[in-house]
Amino acid sequence: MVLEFFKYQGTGNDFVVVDNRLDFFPKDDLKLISKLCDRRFGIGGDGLILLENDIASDFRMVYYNADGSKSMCGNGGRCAVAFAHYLGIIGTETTFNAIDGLHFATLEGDIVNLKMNNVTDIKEKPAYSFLDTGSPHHVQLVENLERLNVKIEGAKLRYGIYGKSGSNINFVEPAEDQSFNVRTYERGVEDETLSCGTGVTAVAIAMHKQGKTASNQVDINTPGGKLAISFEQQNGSYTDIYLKGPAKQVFKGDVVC
Ligand SMILES: N[C@H](CCC[C@H](N)C(=O)O)C(=O)O
Repeated sequence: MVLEFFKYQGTGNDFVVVDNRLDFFPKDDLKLISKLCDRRFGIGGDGLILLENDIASDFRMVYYNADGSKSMCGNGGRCAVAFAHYLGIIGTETTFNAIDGLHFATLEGDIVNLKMNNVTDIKEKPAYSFLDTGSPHHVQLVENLERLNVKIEGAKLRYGIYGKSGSNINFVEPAEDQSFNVRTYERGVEDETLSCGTGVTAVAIAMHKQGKTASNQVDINTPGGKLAISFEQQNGSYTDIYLKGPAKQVFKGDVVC
């Protein structure tokens, strides 16, 4: 099969993107998905996104981590919106379907502002917080973030605390300008990624919940770039949560598989 693909990145979180509106892609072939995401034997990517038709919305985003496991993906959702605009499916706003339900988004140039699902359940432990922003996230304040071995320390927590189902692990430190620096170990990639959209969303909410910021607009600095999170908070529930940042097409091509 010759597969036409597009490569997108959202603050360095990168994806193989396929227009699967004709529903031809072999979705059960997890070995193929992993191979396409392999950075040596394939195209390379943190994950693979299929854009499909959907009866209830403008399109459906099906997201696979590099290991073939499925989840919601914030940066991937932003890239899927940019791709739908490129294909002419949408104008500058949309509602699309994902594994965690419907998402509204707007597009201005290459900046996509994606509405995330509400968060009501935040588990607070002495050393970390745990919450689900479309995918599960462990949020832990650290010192000397830039010197941390995220792959090793992230794996310890991902397997040590969360076992087979796992969790994404976000290490965070406050920055001078009321923003936060974040580095993330991603479940399903089993390595550090340059940014994680659902991860930085979880960090912003956890930092607000812990009183580390009083603002409902939080900038997060990741190795791949800056993301802006905004939200409303009533009685411990977080609503109207938006994840805003760039989503760019890097290249396109055909691959024989
Ligand atoms: N690795 C995550 C999914 C992708 C999350 C990340 N790429 C994002 O932007 O949200 C998980 O399995 O829960």
